[in-house]
Amino acid sequence: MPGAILVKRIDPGDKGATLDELEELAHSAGYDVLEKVTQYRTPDKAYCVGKGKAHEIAEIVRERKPDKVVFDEKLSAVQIYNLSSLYKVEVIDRFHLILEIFASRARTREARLQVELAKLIYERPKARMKVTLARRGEQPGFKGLGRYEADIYESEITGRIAKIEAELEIVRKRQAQTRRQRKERGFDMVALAGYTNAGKSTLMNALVGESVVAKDQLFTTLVPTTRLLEVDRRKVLLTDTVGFIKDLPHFMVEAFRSTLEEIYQADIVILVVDASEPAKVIVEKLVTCHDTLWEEIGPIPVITALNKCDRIGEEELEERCDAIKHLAPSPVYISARTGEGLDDLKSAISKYLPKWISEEVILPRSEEGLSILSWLYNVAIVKNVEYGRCGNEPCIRVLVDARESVLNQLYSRLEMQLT
Ligand SMILES: Nc1nc2c(ncn2[C@@H]2O[C@H](COP(=O)(O)OP(=O)(O)OP(=O)(O)O)[C@@H](O)[C@H]2O)c(=O)[nH]1
Ligand SMILES: [Mg+2]
Repeated sequence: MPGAILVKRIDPGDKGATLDELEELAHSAGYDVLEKVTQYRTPDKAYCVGKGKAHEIAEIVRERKPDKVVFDEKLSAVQIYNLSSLYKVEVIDRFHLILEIFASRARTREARLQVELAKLIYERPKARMKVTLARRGEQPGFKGLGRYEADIYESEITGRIAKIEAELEIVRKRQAQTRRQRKERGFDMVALAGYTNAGKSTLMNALVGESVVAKDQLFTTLVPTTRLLEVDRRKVLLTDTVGFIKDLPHFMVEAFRSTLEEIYQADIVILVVDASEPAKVIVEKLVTCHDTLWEEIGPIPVITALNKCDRIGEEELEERCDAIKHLAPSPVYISARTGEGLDDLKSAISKYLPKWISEEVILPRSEEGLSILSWLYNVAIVKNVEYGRCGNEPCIRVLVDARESVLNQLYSRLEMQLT
């Protein structure tokens, strides 16, 4: 297993800050964490941490021989150059680490394109400086760039970005069309959203009895999976999505746009929260989720599901609820692992599902009329059917609950019948 040394600069006012999340990210990326270093003092621009600290870390690097040194902060090309010159090993930042995880998990073409796009957008502002610096001497992290002209390298990146964006746009359009067709067919859409590792995929499995991959690591899910769930006789499509993480730069959110679109276009969002963590962490993560969601989802109802309740006692749960009450006033308590609270969650979903319209329609008692009726059984809730006569004609009276779009389709099918 490759080894890593982790470094975090902590604001003097933020004594409670830890390296926990960076450590979790490093483990999820497959690194053995050899040493963790923090610094509270004012940084030196050239090294991100103070110059003295940078040299102190060099000592540790010589001793522990890691494969990489990972900084929690965003590093500039110059800082990466200076630090990797000093340590003689590759130096990366938190975002690069997240990209490594994404790259190792990306299985589908869409996921690979999203990851490559995020990488290129991350790399582009550094491109010129990296080429210039690489020409001064080869070193870890800059290998091979010395042969480039800065202009050419930058424009190659820009060209590739444009190509990937065009391909992802096609994917997005196809997904939008699928969503439209699903709505027309009477499905409501519910998306599972939340911080990475909160238990979204486990909840998906518990609700639909399927097995999407769920693991104790960050970013297990990279592309959305959709499954059918019945709630109060209504067909709901439940979608599992990519997890959020603190300080995810805007470019990464953009690169994963087609994945996030499943959340932005849903009828209901279930925001899954890991309730077993300390209250302070829960609040921080919930704020991150809200920041990622709020601007985009507008009036879509959000159900906050406090998951992993099996891991904590009642008192702890109360403390957590109190801490988040300004962010999530009436959460649902669940355990995706034991199944506790899932019926409450389904009731909450049912309460927020878009209202359907009740209509009595009259169908001709013909082959086409029967075919419309069987279609209605698929896309709506048929509450009553009576076979009788309307005037002289045999007919079928149907009492049905359906979305407006389904009723519109029904009327146009009936109109076609009449003409
Ligand atoms: N004790 C307990 N563990 C749970 C529960 N729900 C999920 N877990 C565990 O939490 C870990 C993460 O679960 P996932 O379902 O993969 O989480 P996720 O939100 O889909 O994570 P990403 O796809 O990485 O964003 C796994 O080890 C699950 O077994 C729960 O209700 N109770
Ligand atoms: Mg998942």
